[in-house]
Amino acid sequence: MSQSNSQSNDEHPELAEAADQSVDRSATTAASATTAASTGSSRCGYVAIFGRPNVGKSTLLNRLLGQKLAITSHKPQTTRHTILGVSTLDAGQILYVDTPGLHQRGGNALNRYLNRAARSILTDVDLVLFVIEALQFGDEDALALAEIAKAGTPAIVAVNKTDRIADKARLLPFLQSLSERHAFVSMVPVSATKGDQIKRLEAEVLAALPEGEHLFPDDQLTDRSERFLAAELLREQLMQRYGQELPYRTTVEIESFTLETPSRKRQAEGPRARIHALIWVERESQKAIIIGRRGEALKAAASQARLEMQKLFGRPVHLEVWVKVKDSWSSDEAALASLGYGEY
Ligand SMILES: Nc1nc2c(ncn2[C@@H]2O[C@H](COP(=O)(O)OP(=O)(O)OP(=O)(O)O)[C@@H](O)[C@H]2O)c(=O)[nH]1
Repeated sequence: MSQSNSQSNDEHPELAEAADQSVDRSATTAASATTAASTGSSRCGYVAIFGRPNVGKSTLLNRLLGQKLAITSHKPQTTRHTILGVSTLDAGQILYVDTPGLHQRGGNALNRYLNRAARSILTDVDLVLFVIEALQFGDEDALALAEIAKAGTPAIVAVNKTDRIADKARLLPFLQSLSERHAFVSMVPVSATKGDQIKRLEAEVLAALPEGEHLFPDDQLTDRSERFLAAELLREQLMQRYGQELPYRTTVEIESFTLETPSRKRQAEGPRARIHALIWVERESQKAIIIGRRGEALKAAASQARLEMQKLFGRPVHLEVWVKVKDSWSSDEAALASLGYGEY
């Protein structure tokens, strides 16, 4: 899988100004990134993208990579697995780890797993990219920040969704109060959907990483297999298309993933991926909803997932999807383990 780094619309002078006025250290760190680039020394390190559910962590990761890797939806807790995104730049390599949003209510086995997964990453990385929403800092953000402080890992805060703020001057007192909560390395207001200030954030992140050689080949985008990504892209469709609760009661398993040698006529397209996927639900009634009248709902979800897979893998995909009932998988630790949610 190859990667193209393209970011757009990075010009937003008011945001840059807001960040400049509130954080002195950012100027120093950005300057040292430039120095690293000009002296030819390379930086490399792991960065955990961390925060409460739904702040835009996965959207920000995709924007930083210049390519869609992590799945997103407007529903909280879309991300269930940590995923590594490799960004190779002239001045170094940034290894982003997208984490599940830290959830306030421990709740069932899946929630407990997600919280453990998110927390355990914090001590293993060189830097935390703490994501919050502009002008909002609630109990769940405070909980996430407390975890960062406990881990003692340096943190940059990305103040996301600034496109929603008409009067950017309102960001200044917000950034001021943030700086009083924690000694962040720097604070950068961004819009992950619009791409505002992404280059600046990237420079800050790179500057905060240790010097070191690239750990991954320059054209590698992730450490996850196409098989894993296929399951995620199908799950994204479930998150985006079905009612509030249903997607949380489902999981996706890839039963088989094979590469077929193309016929002579289709040789130019390269090998085709033949994927057989199972959607696990907890009840017959949920199965009926997922499938929809005359199978139309499932057909629409599967064909969109197939298109997304073709785009990410850069090869033709044949996808077959089946829905099966498995009793209460989300509250049973053993069932979770059998579906690939490992222990943390
Ligand atoms: N307006 C606006 N919306 C955004 C921005 N970034 C993300 N969003 C939206 O916020 C919602 C959540 O985005 P995700 O990237 O899935 O959030 P997440 O933090 O990864 O969520 P979890 O998986 O719950 O941890 C989606 O509907 C995004 O389109 C932004 O910069 N501006």
